[in-house]
Amino acid sequence: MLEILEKSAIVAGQAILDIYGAGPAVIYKADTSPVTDADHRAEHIILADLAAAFPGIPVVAEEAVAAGHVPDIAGGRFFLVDPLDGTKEFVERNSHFTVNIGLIENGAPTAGVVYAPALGVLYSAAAGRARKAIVEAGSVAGCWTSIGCRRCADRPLALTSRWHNSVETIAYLAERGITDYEAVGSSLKFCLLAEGLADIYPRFSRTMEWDTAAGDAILRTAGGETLTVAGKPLAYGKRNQPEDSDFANPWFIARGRV
Ligand SMILES: Nc1ncnc2c1ncn2[C@@H]1O[C@H](COP(=O)(O)O)[C@@H](OP(=O)(O)O)[C@H]1O
Ligand SMILES: [Mg+2]
Repeated sequence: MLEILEKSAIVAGQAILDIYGAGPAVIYKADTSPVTDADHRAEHIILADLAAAFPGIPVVAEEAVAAGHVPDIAGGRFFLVDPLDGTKEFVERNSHFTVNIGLIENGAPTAGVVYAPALGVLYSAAAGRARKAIVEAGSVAGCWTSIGCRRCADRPLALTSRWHNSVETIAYLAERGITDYEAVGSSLKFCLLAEGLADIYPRFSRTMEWDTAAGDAILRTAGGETLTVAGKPLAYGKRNQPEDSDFANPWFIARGRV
């Protein structure tokens, strides 16, 4: 399965880069977040690939949900797709934007692919193995590298959102005496934790399940964890529960090895 997801993310990423080069048309959704022709084009590619390869697995995709298309996920196994996470970064021409495909099984992210097309970096994870590769000219160049979280450094490095940081996040870091932090866009934050390049990513502002599923799968496979403020693993497919009207995540703390 993973190779199909990786290939689809690379092709979607190429379509995004074509639009990036040409200058995207931007419109704003009801929640004031931006969406571009690149989001739609990339999602179209991924949905076609998933439907062809895995016709029995429902897909929850950001733009389809925005258009009112929500599949039945009661079976407990489904894909979460964010075709272009970090749309604000993309619009502002910062390279921190990613293509995300995550697999959820019984509420947990078990496989995922995150591709940063402007950086040419692909991360993926499944079946206990997390890895990274460089992508050139539409395919993996050279060898895959296995990745894993580091044990928390004496002076931990935190990651925060570039556009959606919050006073609660800053207070959380201050309370723990964490003074080193870096602002990074999109799901790349999970991947940097998974690579052992940072220690903690507290997210005390809004995210959706498709923003986090793929990166979270990579982080967990690499030895890290994503916990709610109550200390429980972040759960997916919450729309199944009556109190959850959409696919919004609660606040969470993602981290490497403690
Ligand atoms: N006020 C806001 N406006 C837009 N997106 C927001 C938002 N608050 C949170 N988000 C979410 O934050 C994601 C980007 O993550 P980050 O802040 O870590 O870069 C967005 O994903 P999209 O870019 O796919 O819409 C979106 O789902
Ligand atoms: Mg997103």
